Amino acid sequence: MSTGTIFALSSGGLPSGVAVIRISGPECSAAVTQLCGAIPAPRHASLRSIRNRNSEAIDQGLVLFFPAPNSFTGEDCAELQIHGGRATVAAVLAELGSIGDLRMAEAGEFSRRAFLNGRMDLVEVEGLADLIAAETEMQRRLAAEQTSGGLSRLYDSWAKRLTHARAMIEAELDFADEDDVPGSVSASIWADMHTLAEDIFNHIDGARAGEIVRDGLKVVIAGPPNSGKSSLLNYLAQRDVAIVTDVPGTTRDVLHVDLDIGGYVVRLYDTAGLRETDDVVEREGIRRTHLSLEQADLVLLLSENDTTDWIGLLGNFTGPILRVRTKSDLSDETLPNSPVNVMISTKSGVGIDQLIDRMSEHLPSLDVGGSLALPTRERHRIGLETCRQHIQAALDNAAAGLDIQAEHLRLAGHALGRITGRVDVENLLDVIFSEFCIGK
Ligand SMILES: Nc1nc2c(ncn2[C@@H]2O[C@H](COP(=O)(O)OP(=O)(O)OP(=O)(O)O)[C@@H](O)[C@H]2O)c(=O)[nH]1
Ligand SMILES: [K+]
Ligand SMILES: [Mg+2]
Repeated sequence: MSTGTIFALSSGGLPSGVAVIRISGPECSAAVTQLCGAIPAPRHASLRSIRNRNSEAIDQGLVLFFPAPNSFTGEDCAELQIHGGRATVAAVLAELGSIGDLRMAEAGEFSRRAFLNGRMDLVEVEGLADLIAAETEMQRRLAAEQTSGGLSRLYDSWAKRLTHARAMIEAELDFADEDDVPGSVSASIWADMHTLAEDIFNHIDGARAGEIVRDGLKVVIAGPPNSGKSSLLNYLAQRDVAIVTDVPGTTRDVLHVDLDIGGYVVRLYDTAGLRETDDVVEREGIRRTHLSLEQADLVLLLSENDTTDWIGLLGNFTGPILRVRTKSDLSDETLPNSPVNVMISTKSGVGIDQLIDRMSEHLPSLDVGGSLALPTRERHRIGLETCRQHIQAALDNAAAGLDIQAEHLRLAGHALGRITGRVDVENLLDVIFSEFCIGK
């Protein structure tokens, strides 16, 4: 349980121009009074000397106080914006630690309190973790939509429809004996539940896009030895990540770089060349190639000549494949009966832009200004699927009676509530908040 008054450095690595120390909890105002003389007016920045218990000034900085419940955590909160020197920050943190029962916050503890005090729901908390981790524009947009409540509003509106439907069914059950209850109430409710099941189905469809934006499109470069796989990785990464030699079987470990293509993360993997071999190390490399293929969203199958010969080497991979003819500077003749999507040369750079365009076709197309309320986690997808199945079961089980149907709708609402954290999520909390850094 998260109790007591906590503090942490909430800004990034030191030294920095300014460092922000955050304090939250019942002893917050006492601590600020001791360090800064008096509590500043709520939500107004005041320049103060920050003093130790012997009244010696440690630093000067801006102090802000946010009284409960209108703060990030819902508790009394304060921010000290001080100089970002290591010694300065260490001295202020040490001073805070010596006051009353104050202690350093654990990772994610401020956000956890925000959740427990009803300031954010779980989906918004997850969005916040993603926003802090976001490295590309699309990741930022997706996370911003989620943490500002876009996804939660959608799920809450669905939960309301379910509750309404149940209320109407209860009413019908209660007054079943009376003649004046029109049976059509039910009909319109079931029509709405049918639409809702469809809405959720379509929304789940977007989960793939949400996960790709958040986690990146996984693209594996595969092909026979010496086809130029590592050269392509280096070319796209614009640095010497992988060893390139003219010895077939150079790469053994799977190497990986993240690219930013049009605001999306593309995780590119270079793998060991695929061939029959007795070399123990190379065989292990090839085994790892097959493991990466299992995770791949897209495979670039590279070959200096006819890629058709190599397609069998991809094993059970059933996803999309781009066939790439390499070293076009040496020979750019098209081979008869050998389908090729792109011809490239990492020596001359020819074809690389086209290759990137072809890869981009596998990224989700999210229109600018369009809704980015997409499920981003496995957890969301499972909850949504459970919800949809219960609605479907309610629709399919008219013969079982209204009681049973209402129960399915209750379970559907419960599944939605678990996503936003409105119900029964105690066991999820540690997992979710451990994603955070200290100070958030
Ligand atoms: N002329 C030319 N040579 C290339 C090109 N790309 C790669 N090479 C050469 O081909 C050889 C093999 O390149 P690598 O990138 O190591 O090939 P690989 O597919 O990673 O090989 P393995 O890791 O052994 O499977 C090296 O000598 C490269 O310099 C290209 O576009 N043009
Ligand atoms: K090589
Ligand atoms: Mg290689």
